[in-house]
Amino acid sequence: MVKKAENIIVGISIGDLNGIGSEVILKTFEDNRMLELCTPVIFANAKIVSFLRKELNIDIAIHGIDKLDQLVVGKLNVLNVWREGVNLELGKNDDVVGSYAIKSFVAATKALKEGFVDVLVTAPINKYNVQSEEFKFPGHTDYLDKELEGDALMLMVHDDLRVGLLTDHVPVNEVAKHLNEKLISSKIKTIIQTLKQDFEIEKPKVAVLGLNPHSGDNGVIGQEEEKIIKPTLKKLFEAGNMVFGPFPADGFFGSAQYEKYDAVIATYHDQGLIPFKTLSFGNGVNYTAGLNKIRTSPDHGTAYEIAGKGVANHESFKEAVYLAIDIFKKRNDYQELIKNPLKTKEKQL
Ligand SMILES: NC(=O)C1=CN([C@@H]2O[C@H](COP(=O)(O)OP(=O)(O)OC[C@H]3O[C@@H](n4cnc5c(N)ncnc54)[C@H](O)[C@@H]3O)[C@@H](O)[C@H]2O)C=CC1
Ligand SMILES: NCC(=O)COP(=O)(O)O
Repeated sequence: MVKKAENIIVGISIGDLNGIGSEVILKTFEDNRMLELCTPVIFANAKIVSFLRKELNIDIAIHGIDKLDQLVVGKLNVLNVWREGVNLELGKNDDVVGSYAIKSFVAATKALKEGFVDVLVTAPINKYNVQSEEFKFPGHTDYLDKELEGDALMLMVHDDLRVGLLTDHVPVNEVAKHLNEKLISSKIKTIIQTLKQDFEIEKPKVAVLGLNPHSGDNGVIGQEEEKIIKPTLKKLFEAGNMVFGPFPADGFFGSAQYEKYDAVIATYHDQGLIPFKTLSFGNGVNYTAGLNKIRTSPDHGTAYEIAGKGVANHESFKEAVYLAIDIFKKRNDYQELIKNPLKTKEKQL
């Protein structure tokens, strides 16, 4: 049964407490209508969140809880993941503060895994100061890939623009050696399934970008397209998938060809994220597709230089909450549909 909107529990990890994460979270839920849409729970500490609320002069009541069964509908719940105080200096890159971002994220992921929250929305972390013996991951995506079922795919979403990545947190000088038939096939299958079950697109059309300038120009500027990408796409196409490319990345975005496809697959992080953020910055969402649970986040980072100034734009965080809820509902509908296709067909007649 599909849950009533306000009962969808949105777990939120606080991110770097010295960054703009708390500001965009609090500004999002300052609008009371957001509390009619879902029941949010921030994984942090109620005193710290109240302190930040006052510092930032944001008008919202905080409801502190010690256990998830104390959640109250219609309130901004804050679960006490730790008790002690944390020295904050907004805008400062601090390893101790980074460790609290991870305490929050790990606790929120556990709650997601165990079904205490329905979806997870993460505020940004600083990928450097979170590193420790216990947490050696370049980002949320990589940790979730290990903790949850499925194969994670970083998918940036803004309206009908969806940009997925073949490689995400991989240094540029290692990208080419990661590209092989197995990876490309598996990522493309993940994106097709995601478009069907999470975005209700029955027969998705996917474009794949080349790695090299001009997509290699038939092997003159690099061999990856000829030797790996083209043969893999051919096999996928012949197996009935609407997969096209590889396209030269610059002209593809410059001439707005992306508008003809349900998703675009870039070969590496910046190839996809530069055009994506140029087209949508401030409203885009980072969705971790391919997993058995739903996680979204805003399209920006910790933005230390504006932390505490009250000028952070919260639209992307709000969009991340909307998208997580939307996908949660669409995925439930899809599961119902495939469970009983006959019943659904009868309903349509
Ligand atoms: N999901 C995550 O946890 C992410 C974390 N990061 C991390 O954030 C840190 C900073 O990364 P940067 O590349 O500098 O990206 P950034 O997104 O933090 O900042 C880029 C520029 O956009 C501005 N900006 C960002 N968000 C804004 C907002 N909501 N309102 C107004 N202006 C905003 C910043 O002031 C800066 O000028 C890094 O440690 C990075 O790893 C970056 C992206 C995602
Ligand atoms: N630029 C998006 C990004 O790298 C975010 O990474 P993650 O922390 O969401 O895995």
